[in-house]
Amino acid sequence: MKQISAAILKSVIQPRPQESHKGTFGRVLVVAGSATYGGAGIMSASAALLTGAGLTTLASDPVNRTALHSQHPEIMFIDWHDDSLLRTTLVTSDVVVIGPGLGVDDFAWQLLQRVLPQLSEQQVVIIDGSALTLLAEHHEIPDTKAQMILTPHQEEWHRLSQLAIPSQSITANQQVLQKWPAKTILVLKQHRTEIYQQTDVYQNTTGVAAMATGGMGDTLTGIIAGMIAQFKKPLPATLAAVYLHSLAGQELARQQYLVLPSQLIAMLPHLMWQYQDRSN
Ligand SMILES: NC(=O)C1=CN([C@@H]2O[C@H](COP(=O)(O)OP(=O)(O)OC[C@H]3O[C@@H](n4cnc5c(N)ncnc54)[C@H](O)[C@@H]3O)[C@@H](O)[C@H]2O)[C@@H](O)CC1
Ligand SMILES: Nc1ncnc2c1ncn2[C@@H]1O[C@H](COP(=O)(O)OP(=O)(O)O)[C@@H](O)[C@H]1O
Ligand SMILES: [Mg+2]
Repeated sequence: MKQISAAILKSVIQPRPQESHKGTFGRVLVVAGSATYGGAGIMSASAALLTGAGLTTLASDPVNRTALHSQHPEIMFIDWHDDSLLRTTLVTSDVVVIGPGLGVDDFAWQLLQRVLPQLSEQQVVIIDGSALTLLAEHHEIPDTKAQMILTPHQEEWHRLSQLAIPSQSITANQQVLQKWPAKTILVLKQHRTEIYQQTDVYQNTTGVAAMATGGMGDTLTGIIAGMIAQFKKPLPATLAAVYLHSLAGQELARQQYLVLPSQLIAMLPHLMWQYQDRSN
């Protein structure tokens, strides 16, 4: 198992080319946030925005529109009942997040089944939260051509893999992952998060208990999306996102007993500036 260090940030986070525009830095679509869990969608989309995605859209229950725009008017909003607008936005997105606060009702399951098959090989989809619980309930590996990144916490992985938490060893996790398409990345969230792709296994070295607050994983999905939208290569971008997320939590916890996801999100542009590649 390889340990992730701060070097991953320097290798992934490049200075922005001056000859550029918002399209240069990628389009992220976040499909998340039911009427009950609206904050999850807002945190995921806000994290993508502040990680630097060029264009970010949230598709969510319409009750969340005003709350989103009171915080970040930069993020576009789609009512997730609007099939035709959702389809148009899906096909033009580089990275799609689906699942944070989606809920597990029939509508959520139908939405998940509509979105995943519409994605192409060029796209990346980050599957999190309720979407993972739904896939576990229906015993399904998704029907999608997009590269998948799964971001379960240990209980969500238990549901999906049938491995109880004490049985989630490296070998057992790799065996389960073999049933998924070859390029699938597993981000198994815990105190020291593990990242799997085929025979590669990485372990995060940052992160503190002050981060154990609802919404912290929703936030990570947006950071992964923002990193991939800009820096493309999914595996290094995911490793950098996991490290950056926990580094931000750790930095804030130097002077705070607990850390809120919204505080962590606000810190991202500063840490990216500090840790970017300065060799050129
Ligand atoms: N403000 C919001 O809108 C929030 C929405 N959320 C959404 O709520 C839905 C349900 O997710 P939850 O994760 O709360 O509920 P789940 O029922 O899926 O899982 C939570 C349970 O798993 C257990 N667990 C075991 N190991 C764990 C680990 N390493 N990390 C975390 N939990 C572990 C915990 O004891 C906890 O009771 C998801 O769609 C999620 O995205 C949550 O993120 C909370 C905040
Ligand atoms: N004690 C801890 N130490 C380090 N990181 C933690 C700790 N508790 C939670 N985290 C991090 O916070 C995130 C929690 O994700 P998740 O449980 O999906 O949250 P939510 O669904 O509430 O948004 C993960 O990235 C996890 O690694
Ligand atoms: Mg979660």
